[in-house]
Amino acid sequence: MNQAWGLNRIFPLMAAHQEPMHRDQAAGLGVLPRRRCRTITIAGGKGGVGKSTVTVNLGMALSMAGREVMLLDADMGMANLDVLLGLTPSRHIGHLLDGSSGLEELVLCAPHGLKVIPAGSGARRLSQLGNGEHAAVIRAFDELAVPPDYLLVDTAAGVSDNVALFAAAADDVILVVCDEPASMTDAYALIKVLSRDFGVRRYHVVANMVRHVGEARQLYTKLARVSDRFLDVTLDFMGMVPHDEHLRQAIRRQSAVVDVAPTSRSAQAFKQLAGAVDTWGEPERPGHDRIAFFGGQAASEQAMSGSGC
Ligand SMILES: Nc1ncnc2c1ncn2[C@@H]1O[C@H](COP(=O)(O)OP(=O)(O)OP(=O)(O)O)[C@@H](O)[C@H]1O
Repeated sequence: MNQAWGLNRIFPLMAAHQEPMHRDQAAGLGVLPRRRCRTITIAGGKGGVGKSTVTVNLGMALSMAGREVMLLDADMGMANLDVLLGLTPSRHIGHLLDGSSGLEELVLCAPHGLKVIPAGSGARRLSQLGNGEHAAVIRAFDELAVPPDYLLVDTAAGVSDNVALFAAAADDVILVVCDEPASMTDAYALIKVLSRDFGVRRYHVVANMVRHVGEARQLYTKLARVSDRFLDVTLDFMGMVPHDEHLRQAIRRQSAVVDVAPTSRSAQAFKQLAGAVDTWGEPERPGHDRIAFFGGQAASEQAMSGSGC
């Protein structure tokens, strides 16, 4: 890992503007407790609601705040995180699955130390992966020598097993919605499938492309009301991202708006979302029968703590 990544950053999410140390360096000195990677899947049901935009900008906002962040593009065969960040992958998830590359060899470096695992685009085989192959991708993260602080997983549209497995494998699910009837119905359908068939009970709702926070809260309330009534789930209002022309311009420049227009309304909103994520409490830990990101790590931690030594 490039040591410089952690050295020249400021911590705008924290009150103190101190010069941060690289995480490993700090952990070695006993300054920082070594944190377990928090895994967050970004889903939405409907296409075009802003899942990839939220993944990229939330990831970069956390990165700019001094966190080690990795993005996984789980929209297999229709990858776009690399395009949004102007990266040119030479290898992708397909190479991991056919055994010709390890996970570390797929990592692309975006500005501010953000790392991206590309999914590959235009390969039909990748869009037709089975559950076993998705599970293999999830398990490959156990091999990372130094896990990041955050792994953000961008998912495809729809309620396929692919989306469900990646959501169930993460600590948290962020649900991106916008003010369109199809976004609300698709988000509800996704919550229903994820909760009923995959045991995902908690959702952090982000309202995207809204005019103001009142509109965002209205969307959240609508979704929460119907979910509360019919499903055994908990939704919380995580925040909003305004409709913003600066964001569209950044996308055209293949950059994150938090990087190229940091004072824009959408960039400020993404920084607030990053601040929220960074203050979340400990995640609920997976049950034994679940395929989880870094599940191997959790198992070995459990084995160590449960040994009674
Ligand atoms: N806050 C915003 N303000 C203005 N435009 C936005 C905003 N968020 C997203 N967009 C526009 O919506 C488009 C779709 O966003 P994005 O690709 O992130 O959606 P998605 O949910 O990942 O789509 P898909 O399901 O097809 O992968 C973007 O290219 C951008 O033009």
